[in-house]
Amino acid sequence: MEKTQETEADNGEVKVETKALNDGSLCGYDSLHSLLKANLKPELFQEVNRVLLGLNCGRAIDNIALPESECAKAVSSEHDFDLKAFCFHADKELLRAPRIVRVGLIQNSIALPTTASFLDQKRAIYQKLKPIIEAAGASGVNILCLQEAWMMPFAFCTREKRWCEFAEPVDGESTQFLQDFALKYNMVIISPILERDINHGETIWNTAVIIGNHGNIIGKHRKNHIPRVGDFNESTYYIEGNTGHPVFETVYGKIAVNICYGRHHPLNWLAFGLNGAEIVFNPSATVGELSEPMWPIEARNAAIANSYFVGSINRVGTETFPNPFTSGDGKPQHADFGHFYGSSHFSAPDASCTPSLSRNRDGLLITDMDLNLCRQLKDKWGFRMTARFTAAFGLN
Ligand SMILES: NC(=O)NCCC(=O)O
Repeated sequence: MEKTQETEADNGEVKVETKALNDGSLCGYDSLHSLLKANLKPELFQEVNRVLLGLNCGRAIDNIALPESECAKAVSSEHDFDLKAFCFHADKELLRAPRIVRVGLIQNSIALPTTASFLDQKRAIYQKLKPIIEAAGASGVNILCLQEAWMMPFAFCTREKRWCEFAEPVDGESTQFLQDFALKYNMVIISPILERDINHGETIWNTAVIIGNHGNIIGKHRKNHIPRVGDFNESTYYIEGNTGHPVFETVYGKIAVNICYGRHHPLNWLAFGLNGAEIVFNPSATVGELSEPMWPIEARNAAIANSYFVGSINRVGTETFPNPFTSGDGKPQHADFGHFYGSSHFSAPDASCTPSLSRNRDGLLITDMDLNLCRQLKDKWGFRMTARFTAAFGLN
């Protein structure tokens, strides 16, 4: 990572210096959005923003001030996490009331080095997340989604089986930890974990647990597509999920979860849409070198093509493991994946999207969305109506 700085010498000559940065920032800026904002004239930034982020109901995405989250702001300063809040509107309908839900995404780095005891690592992640979840709850978030395998380091690069110890049943410790918040704040929580299915041969899965707003377990979804790319050696630990493409009916709307690498599979997104999802969450763990140019495109395309909202979440930071490993590409062994670049954001069915959370800090993104927008876009573009699924898949 590099930052260029212009300095003017005594003779008036402008010298451009390039300084290497190793903090996960983009040349010293915490996101592409802030880099552009700081470096473009306001009228240019407005045009760039219009094209990059799109327009929602004819105007730039609104920031929202959350009066109830004054305390969230204080908590975010105290615990040093990024806090951003936006709003997607829909057109006013004459026969249907708006269906506005407040949705939150949390991204975070691990709390202790991977050399700490497993128990300490787990407890420290809970301690780290507690104030962020509380801030979401206090801000009136209705549906909250955490990042992929949030309750452990993303150790699947190592291929070492000892990390399996972190796996828990769907009703295990991390679910119990979150159930209290769900109940306290009347909040649906999506909790992506490493699952151990105690009742079926103690098998391991990459699973999202859907916790209802009464603290009940609504269901689970197991990751459909398991990566075998670069250091993502996840198939050493679990295989392709067996839960299909479930859509969960919650009190706030119909939601689904497309876990990480599933975002590269358009048919995966399609199936959640065909099953009626209004918001699809994509809890992820991915690194800059591998996927950053794909990140803002795939989710946004899914939202457009399937007329639903997408919430994309990525981990933050660099996780270094005790023993080096190789990627099977002839390159030298190393002990980390590279930088998880955060950049969590929402995409809407009208092709607009929010600015991202920071590339290098923990964060909470809160966004209000009127779910009426999904049907309005179906009516406008007619993708569902004009699709020719039977012809495309050779079905009768
Ligand atoms: N966790 C995971 O599936 N990562 C794969 C890498 C990617 O899809 O960008």
